[in-house]
Amino acid sequence: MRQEELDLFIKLLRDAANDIAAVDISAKISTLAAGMSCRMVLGRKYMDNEFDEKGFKAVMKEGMHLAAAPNIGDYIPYVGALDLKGLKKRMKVVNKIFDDFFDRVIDEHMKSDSREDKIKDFVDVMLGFVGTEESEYRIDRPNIKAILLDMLAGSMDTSATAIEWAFSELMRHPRVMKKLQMELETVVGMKRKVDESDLDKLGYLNMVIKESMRLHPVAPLLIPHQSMEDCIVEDYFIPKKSKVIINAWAIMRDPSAWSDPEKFWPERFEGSNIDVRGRDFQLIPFGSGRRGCPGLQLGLTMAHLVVAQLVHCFDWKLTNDMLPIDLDMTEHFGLSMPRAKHLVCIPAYRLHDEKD
Ligand code: HEM
Repeated sequence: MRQEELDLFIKLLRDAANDIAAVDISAKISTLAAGMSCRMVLGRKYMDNEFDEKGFKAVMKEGMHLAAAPNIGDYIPYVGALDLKGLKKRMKVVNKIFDDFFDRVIDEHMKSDSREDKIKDFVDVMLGFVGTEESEYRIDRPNIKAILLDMLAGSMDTSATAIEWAFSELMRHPRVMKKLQMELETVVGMKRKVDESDLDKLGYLNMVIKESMRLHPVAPLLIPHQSMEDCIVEDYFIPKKSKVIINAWAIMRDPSAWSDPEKFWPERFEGSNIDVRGRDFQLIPFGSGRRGCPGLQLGLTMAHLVVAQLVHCFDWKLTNDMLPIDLDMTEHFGLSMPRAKHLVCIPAYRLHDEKD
């Protein structure tokens, strides 16, 4: 189903290429990631009007914004009940929209075809555990709704932001773009598109994605953690139950860990074992340890595949004859860190395949 969504996306870009039209690639990547996530998690895509009048992305954005907003009640608990900044009230509205929507999704799945040979989606699998002794934990409707929210919030924005930044860096660095196109030409050829089984052979692509995630972590401060025990880090005493915020953005640009840290230079990973999986603490775009990202493999696959297809299928130009060096790379800082301004560029199809 990921491939189906990607085929639609490439088809849309190919139409734009035929018309030599500029594409808001940030918006298109965001729609692609939302479509892939919805199909993987909920079994099908939902139209905005099936969700809420404000639309899916707007409500998700409001939820993420509220989750990241500093709340005085978190630090001075006895003023929490006063909800001085009105955050709780707004969060309740978002919560109700998601809660009603997930109820409808679950009802729809319960009513749907229950034949044994039906291909089960994620919701079907979780519903299969309700009322059984099969799983270690009891799973009920509220648990399913919480997991669905986690999966959607965790996957939609993150993958889109990672893809958007990697592609932006490639637009800004034509040398790297060309080198990646050469790798794709050598490994895949020009007669078919890249597929997931090619990804292991694309070493330079892997370096490009790592380097982009180093400079542009999707969650620059990760998600707040809590210390389980008293501990000492360097000379600082961190008491048990402290809220710990990790500045992954600063760690991944730390000059004592990286040479020329501000430079986008994928070749720094040549012959190096440093990886994004949480073992190398200087490179932690997915966090590390027990609360590290459980969707790492899926997120990496989506990012590699989409970036590979964008670069392999098309040559790209910036609009208004803008030079790559002039491309605005300002970040919008929050719980996640997308581009401040949408990336707009013009595709030209370059594969020699006959069909879409
Ligand atoms: C390129 C894509 C992705 C990036 C860069 C990313 C990054 C992260 C980061 C930095 C965290 C916080 C880790 C920490 O605080 O130590 C996190 C948590 C999480 N991610 Fe991802 N993620 C991505 C894709 C996904 C996907 C595809 C899913 C689900 C299918 C997902 C689900 C989650 C969940 C549920 C958590 C919370 C884990 C917990 O609280 O224990 N993520 N992710």
